[in-house]
Amino acid sequence: MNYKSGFVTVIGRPNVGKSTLVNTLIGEKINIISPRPQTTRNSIKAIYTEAEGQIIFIDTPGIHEARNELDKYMQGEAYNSLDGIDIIIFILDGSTYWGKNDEMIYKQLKSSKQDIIYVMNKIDKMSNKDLIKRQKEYSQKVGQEVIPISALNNKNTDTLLTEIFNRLPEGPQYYPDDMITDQIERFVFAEMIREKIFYLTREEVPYGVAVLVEEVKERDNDDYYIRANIYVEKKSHKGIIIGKNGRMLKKIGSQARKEIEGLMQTKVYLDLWVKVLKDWREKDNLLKRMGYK
Ligand SMILES: Nc1nc2c(ncn2[C@@H]2O[C@H](COP(=O)(O)OP(=O)(O)OP(=O)(O)O)[C@@H](O)[C@H]2O)c(=O)[nH]1
Repeated sequence: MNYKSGFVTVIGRPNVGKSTLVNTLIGEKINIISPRPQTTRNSIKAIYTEAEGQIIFIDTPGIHEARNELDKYMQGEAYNSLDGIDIIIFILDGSTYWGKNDEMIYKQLKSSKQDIIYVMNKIDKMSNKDLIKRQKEYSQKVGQEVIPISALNNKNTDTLLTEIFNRLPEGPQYYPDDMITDQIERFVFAEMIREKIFYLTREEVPYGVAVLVEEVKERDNDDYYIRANIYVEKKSHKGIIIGKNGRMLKKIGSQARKEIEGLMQTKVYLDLWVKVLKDWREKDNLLKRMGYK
């Protein structure tokens, strides 16, 4: 069997579940998911590898009518991400109706040369009857089969994967097996923060600390906003890391920030949060996300 690979972008209006789908397929929580729309600002790569081939996902911001510059920027990001793409996955929300934003994206995409796979998400929120009805309605609208899935419950996503592999061209393995994202810098930032904690706190505290960078955002003025969680195993450790009047956390933050700024050659805003997570060392998922596995 020949190895297949290619770039797949996931498009759809805000809040339809684009990030959730990519995360479910990759099996990790890479992108920021929130119940508020427009949490995804930049296109993010996530990499799915199996024996048959490799899919590189580009997550895009939700497309809707532009109301301001940021909206326009995000739209640009979404449409730009179509260059060099093999397949477009257009996500529709089955639990609502075909809206004007769906229509707008549909019209834009119709003229694109890429293969489009239509997906109807959130079927876990629908009755069987509605599912059949809406699937038919959407299929008629787009003139081809629409795949019903629940990204949240990982339902029927294997059908989607099969469909993607059916359409992907033969190609090389672009990234190593165990790489799930190209966002290596997150790991480096986390290590820089952890190192400061290591030097500035004492006794058993540093060994029970894990740092996870949750968000990296390049802002309009070219500086970076970085949000990281510092996980500790005990409440008393949280107190030590925060320090009297927050002094210790400020010190950790300012030292780490300077180092990250040196690396990025730009101004950085570092937003640190301390959280107690008992037995984080036993939590498989967390360890994986931190690159320990
Ligand atoms: N019930 C249900 N909820 C879902 C499903 N997929 C996503 N959601 C929820 O829908 C909300 C939006 O999900 P996201 O994955 O952030 O949506 P998105 O399309 O990436 O949103 P933007 O980044 O704003 O464009 C979250 O509250 C998800 O939990 C699904 O299959 N079923």
